[in-house]
Amino acid sequence: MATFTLHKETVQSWLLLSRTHILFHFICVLFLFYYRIKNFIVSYPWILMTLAETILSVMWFFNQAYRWRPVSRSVMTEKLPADQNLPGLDIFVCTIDPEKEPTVEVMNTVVSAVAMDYPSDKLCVYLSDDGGSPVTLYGIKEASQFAKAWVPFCKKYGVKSRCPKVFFSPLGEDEHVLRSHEFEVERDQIKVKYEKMQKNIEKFSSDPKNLCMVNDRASRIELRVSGLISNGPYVLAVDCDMYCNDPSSAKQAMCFFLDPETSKYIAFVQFPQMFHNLSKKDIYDNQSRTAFKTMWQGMDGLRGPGLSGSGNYLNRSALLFGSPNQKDEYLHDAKNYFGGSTTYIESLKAIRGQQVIKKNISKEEILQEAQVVSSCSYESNTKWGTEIGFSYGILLESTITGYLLHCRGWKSAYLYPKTPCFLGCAPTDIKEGMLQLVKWLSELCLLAISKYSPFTYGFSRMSTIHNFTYCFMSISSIYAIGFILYGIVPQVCFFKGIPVFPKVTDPWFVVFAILYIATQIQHLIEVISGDGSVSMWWDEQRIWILKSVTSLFAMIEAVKKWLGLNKKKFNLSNKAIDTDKEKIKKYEQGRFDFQGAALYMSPMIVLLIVNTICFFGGLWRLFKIRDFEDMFGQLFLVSYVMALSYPIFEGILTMKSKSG
Ligand SMILES: O=c1ccn([C@@H]2O[C@H](COP(=O)(O)OP(=O)(O)O[C@H]3O[C@H](CO)[C@@H](O)[C@H](O)[C@H]3O)[C@@H](O)[C@H]2O)c(=O)[nH]1
Repeated sequence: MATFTLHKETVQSWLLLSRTHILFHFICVLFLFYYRIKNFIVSYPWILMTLAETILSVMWFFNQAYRWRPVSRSVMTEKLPADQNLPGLDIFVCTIDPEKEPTVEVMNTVVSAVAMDYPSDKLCVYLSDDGGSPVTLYGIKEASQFAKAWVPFCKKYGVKSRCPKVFFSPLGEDEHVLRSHEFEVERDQIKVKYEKMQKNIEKFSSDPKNLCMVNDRASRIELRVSGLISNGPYVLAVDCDMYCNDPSSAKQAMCFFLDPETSKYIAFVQFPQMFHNLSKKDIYDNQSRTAFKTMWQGMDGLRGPGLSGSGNYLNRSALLFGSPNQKDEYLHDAKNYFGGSTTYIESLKAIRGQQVIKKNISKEEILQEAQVVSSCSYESNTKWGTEIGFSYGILLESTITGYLLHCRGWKSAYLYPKTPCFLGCAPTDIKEGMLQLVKWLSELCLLAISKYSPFTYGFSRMSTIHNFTYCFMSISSIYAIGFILYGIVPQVCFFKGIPVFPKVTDPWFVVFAILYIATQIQHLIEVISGDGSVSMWWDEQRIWILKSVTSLFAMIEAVKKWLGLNKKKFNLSNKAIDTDKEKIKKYEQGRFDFQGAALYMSPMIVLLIVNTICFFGGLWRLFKIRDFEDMFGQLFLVSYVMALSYPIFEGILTMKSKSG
């Protein structure tokens, strides 16, 4: 354990065991390839199996980088400087489409941010509305009125659930027990105000013309306007559905930014993305345990987690000024880098701690300047989007920005506190989940083949093991090929009586068995040690295979985008999820819902049909020929796929019966 002034780092306790496992597994992989090469026969099954195993082994290799040095962190907020000495903080809530992102929910996020436990004179909240729809403007006016009563109420009574919707829902029940009469009176008054805000916004939203978006709109990330207004040295970005659940998150993040030993290198502090609407079974693995526990904690022990796009506190300097050791001479050429606004360039000096002569600028002048700075054309012939601000390299702006910050020598930190700091809404059917998956993975494929590829650009700029984590992310859709081959070739061969694994009595069989068992044990330990259960382990395997197979579409999408056949377009995730009651009921019961996802499900459906035919056909053949020893490995594999996929079968059948 390493103790810093304001935070502590704890390295995973079973690190030695984990590294031994990696070594042992690696040796087994070498044996496997030795076996494949030594017994090489020119036949399609053998070649395809070797190809699948090569893909899975390469992915396994990069994946181990996350297991090399996982850490967890805790903070000592009590040691932070007094409130009046805390730095400024700007919070950005981004929204675009009021139909997919209901305005009442967005305003709940905004209000929860305004009510953050942070000195109010140091806190500024911005709502970025790319859609430019009237209802968002109306909503923010209503929300700012409501916040005037809500924030003092929260601070006076030490309310923890500062998102009003949560506070007034059964989730906020604990807040209401053992409270004074005065509290109850004030709470009831506030409740009336909240309901009024809600009703007003809903009434305004009922007119379709108020939901219209302006198509010709400014580009997505314009953080820079805040430089003219509040110019906080730290910035929090949250998706519009991700309300602040724990008001202390800003102070927790400051424990890294203000720590004398780490402050100079920390570009961002990432919190996990967590969701308030997960069902008990979480059949779609929306909590993304692998990403937010195994992967991000693994990266954190190297040089820091990736940037997830929401729930991350950023050091504004890192976004604006190259590397941690960047000298200020750079500012002499500021117009080339940052554009022509002199007022904006002055604001940069303040961020660098330089003396700035305060000019008396009126509010109107600042707003006029802000309009210039926020326009798209302001960026022409500057370094915005390449060397400055969020990167426009791929549409997954968060991942590439975090990656480039790491390439420039910055570090990041990951905090996974017991109380979730931010809570958003997760998709409740497979269609939305698949759309997100294809959006993310196709963009990551493009990163792999871009000039910023971790395989070229990253290698010379980052520590090797840290870079492996990005290599893994950028090519993870290739799992699709590995799984499709492994999910079809041995099964068809089982049906036809062609062995692709050693006999069960052959000593070489042990290599395959060990590789399978060791992988399962590693996964099981990770799930259980992260407070999971055996059933979670089993469910994760199912959804992992399903998502991996579906990522075939991400590869196709990436190729289309690369060839210019598909327009570059950001598919917005739908957050208006609680309208379809039947869908939610199904999700809560842990039943798969594939409605509307027939296309994405097609590779999995083909795979399952092949498995079913081969399972029954192969069994029939096995009982006739009795080559059990030869076929044991394949029998096991096909049975495993059948057992794992049972709930998917059910989901597919109900999808068919409904559409039929
Ligand atoms: O043109 C746009 C598109 C989206 N958004 C907002 O960006 C956020 C994220 O969009 P969403 O569709 O919810 O993206 P997801 O794919 O679900 O989210 C993940 O991936 C995104 C792409 O990297 C990150 O921006 C997000 O923070 C991250 O949660 C939402 O608040 C949107 O309103 C805009 O402001 N303008």
